[in-house]
Amino acid sequence: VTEISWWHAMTGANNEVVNTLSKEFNESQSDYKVVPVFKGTYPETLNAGIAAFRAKQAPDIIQVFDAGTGVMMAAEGAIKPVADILSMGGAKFDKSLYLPGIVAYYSKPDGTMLSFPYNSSSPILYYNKDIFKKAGLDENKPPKTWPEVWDAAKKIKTSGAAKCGYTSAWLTWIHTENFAAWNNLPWGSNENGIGGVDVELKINAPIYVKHFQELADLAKDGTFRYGGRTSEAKPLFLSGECGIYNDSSGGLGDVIKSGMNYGTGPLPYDPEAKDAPQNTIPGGASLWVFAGKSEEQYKGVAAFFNFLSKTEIQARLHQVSGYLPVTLAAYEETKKSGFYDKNPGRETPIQQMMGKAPTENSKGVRLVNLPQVRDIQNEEFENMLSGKQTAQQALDNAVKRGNAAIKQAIGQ
Ligand SMILES: O=P(O)(O)OC[C@H](O)CO
Repeated sequence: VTEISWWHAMTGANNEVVNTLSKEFNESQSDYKVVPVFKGTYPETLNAGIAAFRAKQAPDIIQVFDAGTGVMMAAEGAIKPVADILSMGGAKFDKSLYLPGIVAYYSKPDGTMLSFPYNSSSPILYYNKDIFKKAGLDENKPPKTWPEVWDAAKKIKTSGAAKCGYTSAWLTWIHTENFAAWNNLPWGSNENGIGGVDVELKINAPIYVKHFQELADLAKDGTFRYGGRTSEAKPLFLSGECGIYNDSSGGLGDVIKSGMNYGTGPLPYDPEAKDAPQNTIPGGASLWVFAGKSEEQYKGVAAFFNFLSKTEIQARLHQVSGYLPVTLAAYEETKKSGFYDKNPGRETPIQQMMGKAPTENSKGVRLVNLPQVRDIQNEEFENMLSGKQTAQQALDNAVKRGNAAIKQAIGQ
């Protein structure tokens, strides 16, 4: 039996999905054994993968978050394109079978698909219906715009329905990158890095400053509570401490498991942005395969990716986790089965991403060092939320330091 190692960053309900899929694949044949290993948060998993590659101990498969896409693309020679691997396994790779926005995001400009889009997501709004009722809010009406979110959060706090009104995972991914795309605003020059590596950040424009100052003001009395840089805010929502929560659609598995009386809604937009809502950009992660492995290992990886692409597997992955179906067939199958009629809101993440043709502001965000640039932003946001600086200062610093880091990373 050839072992295939798979490093990943999935916790809770999504970790169970990883283990179940690996087990099912292993039981479906006797040549290969996929061995999943949890390596920490997304940034930690990426760092572990880079260190292991340098030490010539890279795993076969590594799950890399959206932000690491540019890092992996720049690491030529370190990775083997997934399109090549799939054809090595005997299956002809046909990209028209996959959701177009997602394939484009994980492909080279010439169209070669580089990584396998295992878990693609779109950010949505979650709210606790019991807390809404207690606060005198309509439990069937999730707030649609940011001012509506702030108002609902204040009502939750002042009525005593919960200790905190609002919390959010991923301030970078949701409140800058998707905020930009959804409101059709530039996040950076050069189509946010999709058009070229030389990018100047634009996230200190007045509309971002207004948004972040609102968050900073709401943080003062705890109406907004910050959880952390990735998904650390999730327990604040699951425990009932906060009534409204923004997270990836892939956060749904844990919300369902918690048994809470929850509702969901689309990602809120800014009513002052004239084209909003536009479309969201793909988040989540994809599976990359390291170079330098044996042919037998690549055949095993191909067999596993073919297994993951099966319609029934994709449809189930989408339905239990909230991540997007990667193939069009799985999307069609889910529609036909009546799943979306029975589970209102579950099609929202797909519609948000595919509903409108992307503009130059909303194809995606790509930098050769986006994890580093996100960390710079997070440091500035944290200094803002603890009262050390205003939103204007935080965003000006994030742009200045971010631009310098980008220039350095591309050797300018
Ligand atoms: O929670 P995920 O897996 O959808 O990932 C969210 C962000 O895209 C990570 O950068």
